[in-house]
Amino acid sequence: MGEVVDAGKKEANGSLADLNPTVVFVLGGPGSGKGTQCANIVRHFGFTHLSAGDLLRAEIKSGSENGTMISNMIKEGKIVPSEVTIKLLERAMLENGNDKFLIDGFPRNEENRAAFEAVTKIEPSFVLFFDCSDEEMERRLLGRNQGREDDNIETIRKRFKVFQDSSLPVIEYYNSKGKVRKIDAGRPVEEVYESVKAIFEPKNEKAD
Ligand SMILES: Nc1ncnc2c1ncn2[C@@H]1O[C@H](COP(=O)(O)OP(=O)(O)O)[C@@H](O)[C@H]1O
Ligand SMILES: Nc1ccn([C@@H]2O[C@H](COP(=O)(O)OP(=O)(O)O)[C@@H](O)[C@H]2O)c(=O)n1
Repeated sequence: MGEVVDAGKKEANGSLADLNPTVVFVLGGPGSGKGTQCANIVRHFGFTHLSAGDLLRAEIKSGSENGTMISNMIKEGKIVPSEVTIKLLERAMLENGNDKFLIDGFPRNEENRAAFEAVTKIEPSFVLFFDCSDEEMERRLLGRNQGREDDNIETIRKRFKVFQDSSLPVIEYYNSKGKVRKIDAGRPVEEVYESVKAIFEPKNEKAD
């Protein structure tokens, strides 16, 4: 039987296990260029970009009961409890329906990582790591001009510390499993993208 579906608003049907999506985690310090490069990957390789930070900011705007808590955490550069962020990511994947996702800015700590794995049973195909100096990231964040409440020097310093203390260990974890693709993100956007593209393009294996 045919069902009338409102094409503008997709229903979150099925489960993630049914969808069994390909997931690439995109990690790197604040301002390392994750969002910028994800936009390029989406254009050329058909992934859907899900930014954990964007989903959390949208949740604040939606008037959700968690809005005030999320807003306070972001202003302090702290990491929102995993169950909140994972619910948003799950919902976004199911509503979207694509089977290839770039998950940007997640997992940001060991709790994020372990909870996502336990809840979704999804293992990332690989982890893109944008490696950039604090000086360059600070310059970029102070020039970002998106009106973000956390792009001020006091919160930026806190976010750098959280990245060092909580996020780098997650990258080390995936590195020990051979899953990290590290990119020198301190170069101009186009140069960084050349390196990114090489990772996503199918390899032209040479026969011996
Ligand atoms: N390679 C780059 N060189 C210079 N500026 C960049 C580069 N990549 C991104 N930017 C700029 O730096 C700021 C932060 O980039 P963004 O992609 O938002 O980082 P992230 O998502 O990692 O926080 C933005 O204003 C963006 O335009
Ligand atoms: N997995 C995540 C991702 C972001 N966040 C919050 O959202 C803020 C902004 O993250 P973001 O990924 O949009 O931006 P950047 O800090 O990478 O520039 C973080 O500093 C955290 O407060 C979180 O709590 N958990």
